[in-house]
This record gives sequence, C-alpha cells and structure tokens, in this order.
Amino acid sequence: MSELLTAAQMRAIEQAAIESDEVTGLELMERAGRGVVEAIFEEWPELAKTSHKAVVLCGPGNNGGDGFVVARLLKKWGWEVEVFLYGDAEKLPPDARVSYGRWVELGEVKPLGDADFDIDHDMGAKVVIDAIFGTGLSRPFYTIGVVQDTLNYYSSSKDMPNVVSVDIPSGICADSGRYIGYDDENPFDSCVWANLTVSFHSEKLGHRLSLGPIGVQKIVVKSIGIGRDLKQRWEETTPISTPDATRGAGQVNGIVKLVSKPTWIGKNYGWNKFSHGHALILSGTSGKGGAARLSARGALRIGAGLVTVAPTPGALQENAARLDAVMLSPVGDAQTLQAVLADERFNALCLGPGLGVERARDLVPVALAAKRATVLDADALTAFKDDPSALFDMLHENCVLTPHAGEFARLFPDIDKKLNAPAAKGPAYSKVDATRDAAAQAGCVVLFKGPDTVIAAPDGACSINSAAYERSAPWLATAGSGDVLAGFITGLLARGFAPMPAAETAAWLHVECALEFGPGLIAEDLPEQLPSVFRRLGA
Ligand SMILES: NC(=O)C1=CN([C@@H]2O[C@H](COP(=O)(O)OP(=O)(O)OC[C@H]3O[C@@H](n4cnc5c(N)ncnc54)[C@H](O)[C@@H]3O)[C@@H](O)[C@H]2O)[C@@H](O)CC1
Ligand SMILES: Nc1ncnc2c1ncn2[C@@H]1O[C@H](COP(=O)(O)OP(=O)(O)O)[C@@H](O)[C@H]1O
Ligand SMILES: [K+]
Repeated sequence: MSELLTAAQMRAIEQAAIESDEVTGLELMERAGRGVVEAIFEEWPELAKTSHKAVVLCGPGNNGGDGFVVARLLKKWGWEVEVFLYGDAEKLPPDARVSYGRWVELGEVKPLGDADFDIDHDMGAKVVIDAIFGTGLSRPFYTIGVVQDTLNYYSSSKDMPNVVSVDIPSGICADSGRYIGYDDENPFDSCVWANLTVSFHSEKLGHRLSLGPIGVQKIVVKSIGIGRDLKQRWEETTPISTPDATRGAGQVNGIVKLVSKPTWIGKNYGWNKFSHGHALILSGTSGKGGAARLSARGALRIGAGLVTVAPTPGALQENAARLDAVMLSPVGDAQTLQAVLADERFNALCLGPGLGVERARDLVPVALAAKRATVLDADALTAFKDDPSALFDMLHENCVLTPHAGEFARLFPDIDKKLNAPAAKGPAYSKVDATRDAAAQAGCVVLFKGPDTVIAAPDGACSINSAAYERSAPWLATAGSGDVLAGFITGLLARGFAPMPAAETAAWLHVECALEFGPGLIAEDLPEQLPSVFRRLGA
C-alpha cells in the first residue's frame, strides 16, 4: 500500500533529509520544479516538440518557489513565459527568494493582486502553472475567484490552456481535501481547477479526501530523491505519540495508507468448506429480506465456506424461494439467536441490512455478547442513535462498523459536527481525523463510506480506499451496494481475516467489482463480478 501524508509529515520528512546533509532545501525545490516540467511533457508530449507560452502564477511560500523554477526551466526550453506573483518578493522564504532571483535574470514578474490581473488573453498560453499555494495554505484565499475567473475565461476560449497545479491546487487543504474558507455544499470557484496536479515524494491526504479529487483531476507523483531509508529513520526516531502542534497527539507518524490491490486473497481449496468459516447474516421480516440476501451473496462469493441467513420465522418461505447455496435458519427473537450462537461454528455475524430497527435493538446485544467477529451496518447502527454509548459499551475489538455519512452523524454527533463545521483554516479537520476519533470512541474498526472510504482502528491505524481518478466508480452509489459491502467484510471475517484487513480488502474489491461491471450496475451485479476480479488477481 502506498502512503498518504499530511503537510506536517511531509515537512518533517523534508526536514530530516535536509538535516542529514543529504540534500538542501534549494535542491529539493529544483527537483520539484524539474518534476513538474517532466510531468507536463509526459502528459502532453506534443508540447515538448516546439516552443509555446506558459503563464506561471506564484504564491508567497515555497510553492511559489517551485513555480519560479518551472518558469526558468520552461524559458530555457525556449518557451515564452509570463510570471505573476501573489505577495511581496522581499518576504519570500529563503529558497523561494533564491529561485525568484534566478528567474528575474530571465524575465519580469507582474503582480497578482486582489483585483483583475492582466494576463494577455490573446497570447494563447498552452499551460498555466498554479504555484500559488501548496501544503502551507492556512487561511482562506479569496483572490482565488479572480484567478479562477481568468482561467474560466481561458476555458471558454477555443485554445484552452492546460492548468497544472504544483503539489495541490491552490485553495485545497492538503490534509483534508476541503476548500478552505468555502462552503462544501457550494464549492465553485473556491480552488484552482487543474487538468493535472504534480505532487512530490508521496500523495497528500487532500488528493484523496473529500472534494480534493475534483480540483486535482489527475495526480502524478514525482520523486524528489528523498530516500526510503531516510523516511524509515525518521519513522523510527519519531514515536507514535509525539504531539504535533496542529494535529494533536499520536498523528505525526501515524501515516495513512492508500488501500491497493491485496497481496493475498486466494482461497485454499485444499481445505474443506468448514475451514473457511460460517457466516450468519441476520435478516428481517417478510418483504424486507433483499438487503440481507445481498449481504449473504457477497459473503458467499468472497469465499466464506458456509453462509446462513436468519430471518424471522414468518419470512422463511420468502427467503427459501430466493436462496439456494445460502442456508436458512429462522430467528424469531433474542433467545433463539442465543441458542443458534451456541454453535461455535458461526464465526462471523452481520447485522443491519434489512434487519429493522426494533429487531436490531433486540438482537445486537446478544450478537455482541457472543464475541464473534461482527459487522454492524444500517439498522444495527441506527437502532442506537438515541444512546450510542450503550452500543459502544457492548462493542469488542472484533467488530466493524460500516456507517455511511447519515449513520455516522447519528452515532457520532459530536465528531460529525466538527467534520461539518466550515473549514475556516488549514489544516482542517478531515474525514481521516473523524474516522480515527470514531474508532477510538467505539473501540473497534470503523469504515466510513463514500468515494473516499476511510477505515480506522482504535489504535490509530488508518487507510483510505479511494474511488477517485482511474478508480472512479460513481455508479457504485446504488441502492443495496452497501449491503453487499457488509457481506464482503463478513465473508472475509469468516475466512479468518482480522477486522482491519477484512474491511480494507472488502472495500477495495467492492470498487473493483464496480469497475469490472461499469455503468448500469445494480447491487445484485456486484458479487457476480468477484470471480472475474479474482481471476485477474490470480487468486
Ligand atoms: N516540503 C517539502 O518537502 C517540499 C516542499 N516544496 C514546496 O513547498 C510547498 C510548501 O511550502 P510552504 O510551506 O512555504 O507553503 P505554501 O507555499 O503553500 O504557502 C505558505 C505561505 O503562504 C501563507 N499563506 C497561507 N495561506 C494564505 C492565504 N490564504 N493568503 C495569503 N497567504 C497565505 C503562509 O503564511 C505562508 O507564508 C509545497 O507545497 C511544495 O510545493 C518543494 O519545494 C519540494 C519539497
Ligand atoms: N461517488 C461514489 N463513488 C464510489 N463509491 C461510492 C460513491 N458514493 C457511495 N459509494 C459507495 O457505495 C456504497 C453505498 O453504500 P450505502 O450508502 O450503505 O448504500 P445502501 O444502503 O443503499 O447500500 C458504499 O460502499 C460507498 O462507499
Ligand atoms: K498549487
């Protein structure tokens, strides 16, 4: 899995490199600028063939410094380059000041002010470089409206320039993906909208979270030669509990992972079905069984040895007519569930999809008392909205909660309030912060759904399953798809996966199934994609 860094983590890694005399800050800036130019020519090879015009917008920090390097390199490549600076050249940080000085030997710098700025629209710039703010954006940048107006002007012209953001589009918080100072509900003209974003060393959280990917559009990461061994040294010398001024304790080297292709998913067919566990999916009353059947199908396809659906006695016929490989066992009340769970072979439970809130309130305590690996979703979460702490008191470390945004708000109202407060300054409280806080509060793994699904454990371990860029699958937001995800997790738990890898692997496969099918997908299609996805993975 690759790593997603916060601005503070990136700064610490850069600092460690500089302090070890491996490299200077100015060299890193040069490498960053070179990386941007390389990425431009890789993305649009025709641009490298003849000279063109670029407009470079520089800001008051080191992101602006990168911009001056790009301007110089493009000029040396023979391009016409027009440079604007937001801020005062005399106040630039040292490395950016040097890069500015190297540029002014080649060309002029015009002011980029709060009013309209004077780009010659007829010049036909092929590329606009956004080097106004990077990881250091700390407060709202309302001039973005002026910048974006100018870019919009270009966008409506025939010869549209390519907007390339250095590190992250200006206006986006690198830690949270939120647009600082703007209303998340109405984010237009609140950040630079790039065609390509070129970041350095590792992606930042903001490239994957929240609205980040909308502004980023396409992300390329360029090496700036900071060695892995150096990062390892930094991690070893930075205890996990080191407090960080901006993030609180325990989050400096608690690096978030980007969930990627699982290294192992294969089922060992040398064993028998009992060695792959027996999942029990609790279901509801007659006419409400679809959701649990979707979960059951998901659990079976992902490789649970046996799957049993447990509806009310009255819903037995309905389910019998719809299920073949999945078994049935009626559960009328809490007592019956307790009796069923006397059979130790049921090693993974799923409660929530189509369960009914009343029934969930009765059955969840019995299920949790049985201490099996347990997924709680949908009604099993909503059932505790009036007293979430009653649920948290019963949870154990083998549980996974899978809330969508609405369920998250019901179970964790205080955390949700923080997450939804306007992002007035950077770094803003993020979905990663929220999910970590929720996992700590609940005492188990929490998987917070969305195109940026965040999975966190109580010890701070955290990963993002991103359905952005080449894995964008908006058609996955279809009725019942969450039920299938709950089933996937339950199936992997039945197979013996620990909660965190079960949640990560299930979420990754869930998106993979959606990509495999494509638009037009309905929830029933998801489990049916697993065989071909597994084949592709060589499982
Ligand atoms: N950390 C690293 O390892 C490297 C960083 N580099 C570049 O350096 C960037 C980070 O540089 P900085 O930390 O200087 O951050 P930025 O260049 O993003 O800007 C920070 C500066 O802008 C000011 N500022 C923040 N929000 C403002 C607002 N709304 N209006 C006006 N001023 C505002 C801050 O007070 C600070 O002076 C990265 O994004 C990257 O482009 C690269 O040079 C390569 C290496
Ligand atoms: N824009 C999106 N792109 C990719 N996946 C998404 C998107 N929006 C939602 N999802 C995923 O779709 C699923 C929806 O689950 P959920 O909200 O529980 O719906 P339901 O209750 O109908 O099953 C979740 O796995 C979520 O992560
Ligand atoms: K930028």
